[in-house]
Order: sequence, then C-alpha cells, then structure tokens
Amino acid sequence: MYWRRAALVGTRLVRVRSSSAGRLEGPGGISGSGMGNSTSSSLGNAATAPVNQIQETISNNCVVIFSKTSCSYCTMAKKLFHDMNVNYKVVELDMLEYGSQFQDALHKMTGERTVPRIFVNGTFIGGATDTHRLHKEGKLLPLVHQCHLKKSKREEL
Ligand SMILES: N[C@@H](CCC(=O)N[C@@H](CS)C(=O)NCC(=O)O)C(=O)O
Ligand code: FES
Repeated sequence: MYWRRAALVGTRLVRVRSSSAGRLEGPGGISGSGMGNSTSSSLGNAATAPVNQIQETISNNCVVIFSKTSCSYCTMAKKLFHDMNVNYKVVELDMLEYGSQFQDALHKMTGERTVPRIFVNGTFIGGATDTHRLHKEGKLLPLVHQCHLKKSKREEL
C-alpha cells in the first residue's frame, strides 16, 4: 500500500506560505508537505515552539527527513526511502522562513545542526551516512515496518 505514494512523495517539496487555511505559515511553521499523513493541529500555530512542532511532526509520520533542497546528501537520503517504496515526509528547511530556528531546535534535539536529520518511528536515526549504514545492516526497513504496524493497530481500535 505504500508504493503508490512513494512515487508521488519523493519529488515533492514542503510548501511555504501556502494560502490555504490551516496550513502553516509564519514563525514556527513546518508547512504542509507533499505527504498525505500530516494533519494536525500545532502545525500552523505560530505560538508553538519549533521543538514541539518537530515533535508533533515526527510522531505523526513514520519517516521524516529534515532536508535542504540544495543538499545532495539529502537527495540521497530521499532516494534511499523512495527506492525502498517507503512513504516519507520531507521538511525542506531552506524553504521555510524560520528554517534556521528549526535547525537550532534539531541541534538541541539531536546534537547536530547538519542536514539531513532523519527520524523513523519517532526516533532520531542519524544523518545520511548513518541511515545508509542502517539500511546496509538490514535494520532500516524493520524500523519502518514497526511503525506501520503500530499505526495500523492504532487504526483498528
Ligand atoms: N555525515 C553527515 C554529514 C552532514 C553534513 O555535513 N551536512 C552538511 C550539508 S551536506 C550541513 O548540514 N551543513 C550545515 C548546514 O547546511 O546548515 C550526514 O551524513 O548527514
Ligand atoms: S551535500 Fe552539500 S549541502 Fe549537503
């Protein structure tokens, strides 16, 4: 069920200053991405601190890549998930007005300010190199599947 999306998702960028209501703008906005599964609430709320918005984004999406459009490490990371047919959310920090505040928050949360910063199943797994290593060791897909299972169980309730 995920492959259909992956084709769409891999190429889309986070939109900034989208005009539609409920989308994020302004301070703290991680804007609506190309993905279908980001919905909620604190996104779009200018009063919410970047750390909280990041927290919410990573709990609502099994795979989140904080990226920059100009960064080829980021492109490689996106390609890795795309090639595994895994749906992911990408937040392009260089397209966000307050992207550098998000980078500061990511620094606080992960110990590094570099991109990409990649989260799977709500947990920081590393940058591009770490993620490729996990994949090579056969550990990446199980993490993603764990998240999908958790989600589908929740939806059954
Ligand atoms: N080994 C790290 C390298 C990350 C890295 O050096 N990223 C550079 C861009 S390729 C960076 O974030 N520079 C600072 C910035 O763009 O703010 C990884 O694989 O993610
Ligand atoms: S590869 Fe150069 S900015 Fe990431």
